This record gives sequence, C-alpha cells and structure tokens, in this order.
Amino acid sequence: MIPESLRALVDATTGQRNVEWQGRTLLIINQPWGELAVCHQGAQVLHYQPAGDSPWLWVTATPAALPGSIRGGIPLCWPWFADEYPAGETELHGPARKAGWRIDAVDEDEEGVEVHASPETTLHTALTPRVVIFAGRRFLKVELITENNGDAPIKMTAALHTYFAVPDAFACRVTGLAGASYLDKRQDFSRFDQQGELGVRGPLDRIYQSSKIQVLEDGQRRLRIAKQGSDSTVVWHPGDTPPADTSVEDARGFLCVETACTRLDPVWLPPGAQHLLVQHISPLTDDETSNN
Ligand SMILES: O=P(O)(O)OC[C@H]1O[C@H](O)[C@H](O)[C@@H](O)[C@@H]1O
Repeated sequence: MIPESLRALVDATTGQRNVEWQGRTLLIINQPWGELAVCHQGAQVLHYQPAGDSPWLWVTATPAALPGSIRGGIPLCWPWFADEYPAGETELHGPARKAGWRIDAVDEDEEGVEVHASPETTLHTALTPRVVIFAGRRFLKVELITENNGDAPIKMTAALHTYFAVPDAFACRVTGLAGASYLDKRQDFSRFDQQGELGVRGPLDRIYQSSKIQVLEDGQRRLRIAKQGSDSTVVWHPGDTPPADTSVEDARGFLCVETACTRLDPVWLPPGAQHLLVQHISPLTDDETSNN
C-alpha cells in the first residue's frame, strides 16, 4: 500500500506533473493505462498501479526525513549492495538511493510510459549509472545501466531492492527458488540449499544464487519477476524489528524480492563496457500458471 498523502497526490493528477512530497520532488503520471510515481531522490519508483488493480509496491507511511531515503518502492542500491563497501566507504547500499537524479526524458503513448533518469552529481570516479523505467498496462520494468568510463576494470554490486505490497508478508510464497543455494545473512552468511519452494513465515534475509524467474504469490495476486544481468535474488523481511522509519504493523505489508548482483556474483566491468541490470514485473499469465 501507499500512504494516504501520496494516494491523494496521485488521485489529483491527470496526465503527468511534478509535485512535492515529504520534501522530495516526484514525477506523477496518472493515465488510462495506470499510475506511476518516480521520486527524483534516488530515481526511485515509489508507486505503480495498472488500471483496475491495487498498488504493486509498498511505501512506508512514515518516511525518514532528508537526507535519508524513502523506504519502499524500488530503491537503487548502487554501486554496491549492502555492506560490499569499496575501501573507505561506509554507506549501506551505496550513494545512489539518497542522491538527486534528474529526469532526462518522459516518453508517453497510450500504452504506457518510458522515463529516463541520470544522477545530478558524480557518484563514482569511473562508473556512471542511468535508469530507464517502463510502465504499461500490465507491467513495470526497471533497467539500471552502468558504464565504466575509467581505464581499469571495476568490481561492482547492485540491487533493484523492490518492496512488493502484500496483504501479509508471512503468508507469501516465492516460487522459482527451489533447489537454489543461498547465504543466510541472519546466520553469519552460512550457505544452505532451498528445500522446496520458499514459504515466508517469519523474518528472513537471504541471498539466493539464481538467475531464474521468480513468482511472488501473496494469496491475492501472482507476480512474475523476471531479470537480466543478475545471478542473485535477495529475499528480505525484518520481522518484528523493522527499521525506525516503519512500524511493525506497517512492515507486514511488504516483502522485498530483490534483483541483484551481490558478493555471490559481483560484476567486473572492463573499461568502456556497460552492465545492464533489469527487473521486469508482470502478472503471471494463465499459460505460465498451467506450466507450473
Ligand atoms: O535498511 P536498509 O539500509 O534499506 O536495508 C534493508 C535491507 O536490505 C537488504 O535486503 C539486506 O539484505 C538487508 O540486510 C537490509 O537490512
């Protein structure tokens, strides 16, 4: 779900406009195909809702003040994920999610929209990111493109840290991970193999080694999560000890399923090369359902 104050801004939008919310500028689009909100801080998708549906993404009702980032939507963890800090750095998940981004282009037609964004400031000495967000009648896709403009190979990790809106995090299933090896961050990164499909019944923080499609089943909706450029899927829920910007009750309304490159599959980007990290979310089709 999304906060009432954000809901009101989306409802009051026809077409597209920029608005202020929680001290940040948001691009809001409300069209017959659906709704999209992108925060200039972090180029973070905060809201997506296809026509006739409910929000696919969750946003905390009590966001942290600036310069903190907003918990919810699709934060960009870049150019490192979690605590894979390069020497001398300490910012968990990297600087991209707190930075200001500019919207370079908004390309709309009757089927949806394509939003291009790039950082307002230099975030890395050699790596340059940009983001393209595609939203349509039945899908949301985020592409995070990284280019190495330096003269040496650089190691990076990253994540599209998606907070899915769910009726109850502890009644969800994430299929497509059966048999995958994972690191359990709650058990000192010990390695295990996933036995059967994952049923979320309590707090968890796992890095799965998987490039496969996952399906999030929340009892009401089945969302297919496809990806490119990612061999890690992070599944995270803090249980009854959520971060300070979120209440325990509110936290039961999200489950993070993250498309990532982590310590399991860091990217070594040669000079001049690009890396593409993509998360594509869409409803599971009837054909795919019968194949499962
Ligand atoms: O609170 P944040 O900095 O946004 O991080 C939230 C979470 O992100 C990832 O999912 C990590 O695996 C977790 O260990 C971390 O707690």
